[in-house]
Amino acid sequence: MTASDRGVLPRPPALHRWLVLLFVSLAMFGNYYIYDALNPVIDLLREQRGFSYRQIGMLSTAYNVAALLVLLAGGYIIDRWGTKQAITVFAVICLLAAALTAATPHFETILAGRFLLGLGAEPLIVAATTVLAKWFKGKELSFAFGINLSVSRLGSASADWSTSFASPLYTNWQDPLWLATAVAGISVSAALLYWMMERRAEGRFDLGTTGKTDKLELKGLYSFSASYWYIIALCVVFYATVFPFRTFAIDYFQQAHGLDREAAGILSSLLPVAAIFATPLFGLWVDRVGRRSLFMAVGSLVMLPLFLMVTYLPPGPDVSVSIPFIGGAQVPLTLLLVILLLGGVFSLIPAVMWPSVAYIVDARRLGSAYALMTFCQQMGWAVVPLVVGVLNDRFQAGPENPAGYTAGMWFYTALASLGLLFAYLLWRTESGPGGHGLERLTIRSASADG
Ligand SMILES: C[C@H](NC(=O)[C@@H](N)CCCCN)C(=O)O
Repeated sequence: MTASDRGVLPRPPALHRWLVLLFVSLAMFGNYYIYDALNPVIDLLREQRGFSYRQIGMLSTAYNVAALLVLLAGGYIIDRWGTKQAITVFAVICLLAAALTAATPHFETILAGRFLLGLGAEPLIVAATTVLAKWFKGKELSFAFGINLSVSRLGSASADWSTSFASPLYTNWQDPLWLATAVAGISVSAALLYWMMERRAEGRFDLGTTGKTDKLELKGLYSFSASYWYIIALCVVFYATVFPFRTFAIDYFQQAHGLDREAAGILSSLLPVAAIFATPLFGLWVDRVGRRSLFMAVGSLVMLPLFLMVTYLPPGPDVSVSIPFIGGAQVPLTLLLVILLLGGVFSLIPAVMWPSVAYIVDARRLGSAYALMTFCQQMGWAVVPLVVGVLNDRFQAGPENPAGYTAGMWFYTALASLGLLFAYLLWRTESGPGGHGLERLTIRSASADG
């Protein structure tokens, strides 16, 4: 579309926008499913393939290393190819990655599969965000982002639930990963449907321009404020704690707490399930009351004792948890409480943290600010699974020695305490004269300001 078409053509009608949201969200559903499909087969990879925890950690890290490489070019590729090609190509890469991960029993091939997944999955997220910005700008953009993230989390939860609805597959490590490959087919189909929609819309509707996509521009980083860097630091330690904990959680519940795979899967799924519902609600709440840095500090404080609670507190009585259409399980009360609290934190902090950047960074540099944030997030997230894997091996963690997992839990706790420190520093800065309005600005104050 030429610049002169804009303003002449109408904006896309609501039905088209919601169909776009449906297709993009389905693509993201598959993306998150494939990533999390590895978690429930960790015990099988250890038993049937003899993998160490360090090797499991390397499978996780390979994804991040690839993501770090591709994120440097992700925005450029999307700008050059256009969103419809980019989203489809990245979805196809995810499909190939899922197939490669399932195809052979060799560690190197599985590692290559996870590396390839990092090359496809992270830029697919950037492309999906760009598509939403294109179609929803000036409309229900935040709501569309929220729905998209909730459907993505449903993908994570579904991978955990596969231990119940696809339990016959879990006699070997490979079949659940072939199922993930089939789910990747949903992503590719959804991306192709989006391609057709965008092609039909070209020349009929004004899809606007999204400006520059999230390119990483290193020049001028020094001019970001202290508040921005505190948010980056919190983002790094927060995701470096939660994502690796999720990677190992099903195996940990099985080995250290004696849960069977179905129960461990259902328990682990409560983390993304809580986030599906609570993230948009926290977003709405914070938009009304402000206090963003205080909320991040409270979330960090709640997270601090959780890893020590699962380690040292008695398990308590078993309670029933049931997920409609999936199944039910008996799980120890302490584990249930910890996962629900972590689910609350996993909803609160992302709901507040990502939008907060928009308040403290100039709009013209928002793309670079988010790209840098994702880049730093990947670096922290790359290191931690490896460290936890090495600690689990070093302390011979396993069903005969549940205490072997304790060092890893202390490591998560150390990261969580750093998170609390950064959140506190952010709150202190934002409560003073150098604040950017994170504490103050609400929907009401914004409309009063005109
Ligand atoms: C919004 C945020 N997304 C990310 O952090 C992505 N860079 C990586 C997600 C990968 C999930 N398997 C989130 O999910 O909170």
